[in-house]
Amino acid sequence: MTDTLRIALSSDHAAIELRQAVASHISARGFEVVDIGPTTPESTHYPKHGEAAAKLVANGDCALGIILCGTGQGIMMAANKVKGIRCGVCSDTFSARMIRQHNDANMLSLGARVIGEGLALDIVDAFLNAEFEGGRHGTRVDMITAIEG
Ligand SMILES: O=C[C@H](O)[C@H](O)[C@H](O)COP(=O)(O)O
Repeated sequence: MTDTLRIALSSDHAAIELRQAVASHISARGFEVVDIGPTTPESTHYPKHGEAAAKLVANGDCALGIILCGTGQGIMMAANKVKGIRCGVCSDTFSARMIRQHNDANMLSLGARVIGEGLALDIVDAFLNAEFEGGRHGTRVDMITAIEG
């Protein structure tokens, strides 16, 4: 994967600091960051932020997306409701690599109340450095897409 791709970022209030750390990290790596906030710490609702980032990926504005909330779970659930999105929550680097290699995930979700910044940035790197392997995995991803109707 080249370092010129656009990456969509969003979070809820629980993950603003970690989202900003991710933004700085991937920007320093040369990715173009499309950070759609929020920027203020007031309590907010993760579904709308997950949906907004997912739509940027689904419509092709961004190649990949990284979303965050307290656990990473709720915002992942919302993103996966958008047609064409395959998003997984990762708290380890192996899973982050595998959701790209085997599942062709186009979004990564992180839990800011689950993992620390150092691990989160390693997970982001594992996700961004991996490439889809295709083959039998393509057959299975096509089966996921077919469920969408
Ligand atoms: O999956 C949901 C996320 O973890 C949210 O970040 C969490 O539910 C927010 O909780 P609270 O409103 O108590 O900060």
